[in-house]
Amino acid sequence: MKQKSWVKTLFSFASRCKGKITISVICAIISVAGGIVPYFGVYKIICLFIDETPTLDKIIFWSIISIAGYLVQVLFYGISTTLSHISAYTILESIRLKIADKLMKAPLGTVLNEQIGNLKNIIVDRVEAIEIPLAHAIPELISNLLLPIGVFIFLCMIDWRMALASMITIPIAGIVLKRMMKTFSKQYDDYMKANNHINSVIVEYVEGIEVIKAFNQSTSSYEKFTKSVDSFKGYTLGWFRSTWKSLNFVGAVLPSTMLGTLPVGILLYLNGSLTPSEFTICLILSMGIVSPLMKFSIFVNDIKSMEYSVRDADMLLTLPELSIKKEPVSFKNYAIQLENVSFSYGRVDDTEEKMALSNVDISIPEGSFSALVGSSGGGKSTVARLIARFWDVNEGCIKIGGINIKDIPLNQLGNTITYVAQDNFLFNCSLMENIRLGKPKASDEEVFAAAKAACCDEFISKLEDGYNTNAGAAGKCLSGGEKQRISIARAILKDAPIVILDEATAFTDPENEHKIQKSIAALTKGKTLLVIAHRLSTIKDADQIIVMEKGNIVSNGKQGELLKSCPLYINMWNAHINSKSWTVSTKRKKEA
Ligand SMILES: Nc1ncnc2c1ncn2[C@@H]1O[C@H](COP(=O)(O)OP(=O)(O)OP(=O)(O)O)[C@@H](O)[C@H]1O
Repeated sequence: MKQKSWVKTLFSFASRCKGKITISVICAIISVAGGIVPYFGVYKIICLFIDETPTLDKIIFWSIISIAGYLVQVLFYGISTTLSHISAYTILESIRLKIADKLMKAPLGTVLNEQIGNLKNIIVDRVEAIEIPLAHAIPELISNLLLPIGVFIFLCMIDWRMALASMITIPIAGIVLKRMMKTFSKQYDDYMKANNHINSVIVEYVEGIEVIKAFNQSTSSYEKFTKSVDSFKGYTLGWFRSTWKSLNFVGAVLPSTMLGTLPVGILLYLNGSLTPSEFTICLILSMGIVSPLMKFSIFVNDIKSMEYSVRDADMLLTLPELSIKKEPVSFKNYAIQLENVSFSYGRVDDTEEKMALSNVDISIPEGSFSALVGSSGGGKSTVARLIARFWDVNEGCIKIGGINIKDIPLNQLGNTITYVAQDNFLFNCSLMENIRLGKPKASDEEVFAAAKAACCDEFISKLEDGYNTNAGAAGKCLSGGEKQRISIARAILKDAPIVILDEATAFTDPENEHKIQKSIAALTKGKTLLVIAHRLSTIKDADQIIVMEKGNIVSNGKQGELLKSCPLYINMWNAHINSKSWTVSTKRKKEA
């Protein structure tokens, strides 16, 4: 398939600043025109001294013209740069907003499967890397390209042979540059791969620092880190070594235009076809041709980096989206129905596609309490995630109140379901705002009431800044159970008719468990409740317990029925009872 042009992608974000970009280009052109005027002024002054009789009036006149040209150049360059910076930041903003929007519309699972380091790298660093070339490209590319062209035309008007002579170093440097550039794309590609690798290894190192410390792996012994830092250094130095000779050669030869203009100029002067003033100005002008061209070459790297950044951003922007309906639906009830649902997370490398769920039928009546239990990897979390539409099912359908969830607008579905996960993410804002996320328009009193119902009020009040304590700072001094109660308070405030609860396996000390159970009771009163259960004692009174194994429903019923008919549940229950008695007997032995 033909790859989409990255320039097209980039400028598709420029619709909000088309006018500014156009004015920036016009100003850059005026600035270049202004930049040529001083050359012309100096030429005229030289002519006055060599060919004519210089008068103060004429010298002042051409000096003023030169200064005016220079001022025009500076002023319009400034306007062009300002506008190009505004445009660049507008484009950056558009790209970031579009990516954020895309992450909301893409299946959550796809987003979560991306490495956080990689996402952060693209949204923050890569997109930022577009700014410098983009903001500088318009004024500087135009001036660095147009100025030499303008000077060349001016040289041609004085003497075309001198104009050609001034170009002598360009083909010589060009041949060397071309040879060097042959491998540039490949080398840049490898450089970006090495860069991405070191980025992800560093993020992994920082994220996993607790484990690394626990297993006493310092930077020197954490082999992956050391290897990737070493290989990145090796790669960049190798690339530098392979190019420095060519780069130095080009840097030395390209500006030496006098290699051409001096001998040709002397010859033309000697045979009388070039006046001394023309000779002098040609020497000056020829020097003005190459220095902008050298600056132009700096952009080659910047533009390549911009291309990579845009392609990376585009990779996120082209993630598949969930089909989204806009028309809100009206629910008759909040019963949940899974009809013949099959689902696979997809292939990992060349492995055979593994079904996480196969032909699953579940019926959860409105206002009932259902529990999913079963062996690890049985598909319990998958059922919960599919109901919340983190992914779309491969086959079958999921209905709420008889309506296929694909026909429910995503924000309406979000308002209908509260999903309380095991890991309770707190945002870097006050505890008050963290709870208020459940209902952004909630009054302070409503937040306090939810916090009380979730048994958070007591420990929050003990914090120095109470509800205004920043959750980022507080997160470090809150226990796992306290964090979970804050997210339950958030869910209580949301007051959605369906609650899906991934029961935490941790935080099982009796006091905390009692408080969490109390807060869960407040959250789930009168709701359609689905619990992914890890402790069977908490779900023994459920209206139905759904037992899952290897992506299938093994059995379904009340605890009493399952204890008579379902061997897997009986085993699980016995294991649960044994673990309880084991805990009790161990405690007793310790106390004795
Ligand atoms: N994000 C994912 N990508 C690929 N495969 C996954 C993903 N999440 C789960 N799976 C696979 O899908 C199957 C069902 O997993 P699921 O998490 O639903 O099981 P579970 O019953 O909730 O297990 P547990 O009790 O251990 O949490 C497992 O084989 C698992 O390896």
